[in-house]
Amino acid sequence: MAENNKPLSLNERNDRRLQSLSLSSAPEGRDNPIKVKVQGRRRLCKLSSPPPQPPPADDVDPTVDDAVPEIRDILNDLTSRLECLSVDNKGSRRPSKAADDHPEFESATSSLSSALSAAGGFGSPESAFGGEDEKVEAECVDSVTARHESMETSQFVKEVDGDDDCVVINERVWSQPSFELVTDEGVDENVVLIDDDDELEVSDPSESINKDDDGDCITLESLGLGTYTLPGKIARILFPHQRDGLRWLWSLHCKGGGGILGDDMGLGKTMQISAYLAGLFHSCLIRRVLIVAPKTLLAHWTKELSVVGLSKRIGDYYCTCQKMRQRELNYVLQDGGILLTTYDIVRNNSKSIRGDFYIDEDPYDDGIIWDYIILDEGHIIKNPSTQRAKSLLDIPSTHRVIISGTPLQNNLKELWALFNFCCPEILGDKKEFKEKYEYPILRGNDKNASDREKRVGSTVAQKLRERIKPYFLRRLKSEVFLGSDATKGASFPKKNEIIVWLRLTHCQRQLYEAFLKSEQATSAINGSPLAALTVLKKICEHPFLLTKRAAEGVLEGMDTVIENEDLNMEQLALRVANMALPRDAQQQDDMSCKICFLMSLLDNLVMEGHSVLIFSQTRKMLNLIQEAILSKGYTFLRIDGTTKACNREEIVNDFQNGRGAQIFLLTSQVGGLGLTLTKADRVIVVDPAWNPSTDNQSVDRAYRIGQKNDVLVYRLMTCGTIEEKIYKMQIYKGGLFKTATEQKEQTRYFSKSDLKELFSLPKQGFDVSLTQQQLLEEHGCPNMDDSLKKHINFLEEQGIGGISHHSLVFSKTAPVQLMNDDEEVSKTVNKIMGGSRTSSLTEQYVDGAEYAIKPKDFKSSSARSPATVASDEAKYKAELHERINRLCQTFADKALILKLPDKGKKIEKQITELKLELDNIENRPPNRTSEIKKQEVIDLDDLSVEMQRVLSVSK
Ligand SMILES: Nc1ncnc2c1ncn2[C@@H]1O[C@H](COP(=O)(O)OP(=O)(O)OP(=O)(O)O)[C@@H](O)[C@H]1O
Repeated sequence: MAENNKPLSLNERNDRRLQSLSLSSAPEGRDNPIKVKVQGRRRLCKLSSPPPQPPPADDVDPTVDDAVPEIRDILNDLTSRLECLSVDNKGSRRPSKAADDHPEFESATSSLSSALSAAGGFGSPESAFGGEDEKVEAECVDSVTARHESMETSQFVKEVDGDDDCVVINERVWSQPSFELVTDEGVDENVVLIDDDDELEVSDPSESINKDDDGDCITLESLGLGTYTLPGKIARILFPHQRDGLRWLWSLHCKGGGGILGDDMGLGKTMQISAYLAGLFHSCLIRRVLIVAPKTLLAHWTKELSVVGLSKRIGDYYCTCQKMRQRELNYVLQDGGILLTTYDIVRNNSKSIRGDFYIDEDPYDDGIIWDYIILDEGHIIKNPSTQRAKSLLDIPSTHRVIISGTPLQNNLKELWALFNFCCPEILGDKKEFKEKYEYPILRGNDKNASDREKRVGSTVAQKLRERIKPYFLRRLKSEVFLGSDATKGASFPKKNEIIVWLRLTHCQRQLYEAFLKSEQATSAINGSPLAALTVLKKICEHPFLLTKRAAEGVLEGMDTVIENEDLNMEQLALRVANMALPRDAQQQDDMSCKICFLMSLLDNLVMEGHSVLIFSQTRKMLNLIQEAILSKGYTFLRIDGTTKACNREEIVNDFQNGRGAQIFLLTSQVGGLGLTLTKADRVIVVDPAWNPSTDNQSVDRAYRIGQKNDVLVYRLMTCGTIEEKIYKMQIYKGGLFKTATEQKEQTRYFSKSDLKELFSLPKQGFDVSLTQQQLLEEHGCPNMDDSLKKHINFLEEQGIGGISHHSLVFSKTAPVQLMNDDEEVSKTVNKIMGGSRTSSLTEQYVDGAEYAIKPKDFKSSSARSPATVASDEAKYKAELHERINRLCQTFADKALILKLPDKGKKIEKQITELKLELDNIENRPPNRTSEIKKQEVIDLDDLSVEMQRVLSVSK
């Protein structure tokens, strides 16, 4: 399709609008304030001029092409000039309430006027939420002008810094925050502004939670540390698990340190932390907080902080204009407040943030600028040798909290890195940790470990678990919403995840086979396999993704050369793909089974009115999908690494409000992190990631608080290819994988024979997936409602290789004898290591985060009461019943059974065995019930071995 004829996507339209606005704005000179007096502060503070800092790097999708930055640089420059202009006009440190709560206001006016309107935060809350756009704009401009004038003279007049606005504690004067409650629609009229009447402080010397007459206000006490009070108006909007989280955070505060909030994705960690901070500020227990988050999440933070009344305390430290950033930092350093920034900006500005250029004259200050550092998606610093992690470690803070829904992704070293950031004293330095914990645990977990090594490993793992327990909080959605303590009367929708096994197109097969014959592939077995694996993966997605070098490799395998032609990468890839196409193939769609399937699926989903998220690892693949979507005339929204932060929020809002389009294209790296996209009830993961938590993050953009419909997830895999292996590894290793970028680590997981298998043609061909067959034999089909059954029938009619139910992958349980303490600890090792996993029928994840420690439910086996054992047995029996039913249903499907290599013999045998097992349990005398219990953990290695056995039988 010719570029000119394409309708513009919203992103493109936004970019053009911004570009034209930027061109019309003039650049502004910079000044370096030496000595300023800032509103809200009682005396002058000195500020030395920081050296010029490099411009912040965008949080860029790693897949961005090299050619793009040039254009982006120009755009950045223009935007930065616009922002400088706006800042000087803006003058306010507080973000735009009008823009936050009335996105339509922002989009209806020009970017320039919306930048001006940002100053609305400086005006009274009433003016910002009057609901009349014109009035808002006029008041914004007024306050901007006033502010601008006062800033020019660098003599800020204290406007609200009277004694009335301050509370005095220990002779320190801190400004009292004013609270305002805001919802998505603006000010919630049902919510009364928070005032002290809502609070009831109870002086219990021990830490406790106390409630006011309404049963809402939260008051926590600790001897010597003062009283933490969260006003009832905020406490009321929290879910019970979030209030528990608050208590846990306060326990960390009282210990004087930090920890990891590792709740499942979408459980409202941002709100938990925001509410907690609101209480701390409200109780005058802290002055400054640094929040570091990926760029995409800044708007979400601003929104959640505003909901708890902290909007006026936010300093935005993330724009491209250094002058504006510095001003925001100065405000927070002097006034106190929350500095909101990104990882990349911290990396390039750590000295300024650390306060190297700030001289605080407050005699009571202990020299530590920050009371709290909060890292959102904190697993980002899992590698302590990166500059990103180092710069954060360099910033002193009294408390450090990591937030991550996927805190444990790969191994124990990463666990240490995260704890080393937030509470370094508990695990010691790296060397100590290695000797004391990592080494013995790894030895004990080794398949060839001696009994003694296993015992030692188990004991050490238990010690480790006990050590980190108080500092690590993780709850799952299944526990919070589906368990007995379901909150707010909420019934949470279901999530079904299916693997759609696709068959490579003729073109893809030709290329795949040709590449396997190439020198690049054969040498990969003995050398570095990563590049070759990447080529195979690209062929599975779309032949156009091949690079020039890869295409040359493929040509070599095809025994062909293109002579005397200087083709660029895309031309070469196109040429190679065309050579592999059958003669009658006209459509570009025929090149990629993924695009082909995606288009028929979208036809169905769009027609049925579903909103759909489509995730891919690469921008290039998204471009190809975008082209196919445009050719069908569908509208779409898109976010990737090149989408500007200011546009991301608008795009997300458009999607959530149903104003944009039904289809949303996202790169996993950018769109998969932290966003709430609950408008969507269908999620398509186009290409599997090496690190399973990446895919799980994507999926949970839709499956989170706020979701009203059942969610269906499609993970697209190609039969008999590298993708099938990736999926198996996602299952077997449960998150112990390194991402494809970490080449050295990656190769550790492949034995030579594995590699040989990876680089050879699948014996069963490209039409069937052995993994699918194994999973079917193991688990059968789940109980499905009629609409899902109908939909799966539709999918099967699209010429696919088959469907697997990802949600069942880990539901297998088997009875075992009661374990002694060591064995119990051994489970812990497995959990920590990610080598095994628990079984949960409602919700299954393959990420290492699953193995995080849940302090609440950790009990040693000796502490298990007979009632618990009996309830476990009941659960186990129910599971057995369910499995038998599922297998019987599968067995009854004659058409399906005929497709199996053994014609269903194995399933029949399994049904018999399970029935026998059930009989045994039901006929067991009551006093022997304690001898059995549900096996909570299945060792993935064992599962893998078993699957290998099944594989060899079925071959
Ligand atoms: N108490 C609450 N009441 C209503 N909505 C809430 C509440 N807490 C959180 N939410 C909403 O739930 C959604 C998910 O919250 P949030 O994005 O903070 O989750 P998260 O745990 O940080 O997820 P992730 O790990 O994916 O970043 C958001 O839309 C948020 O506004």
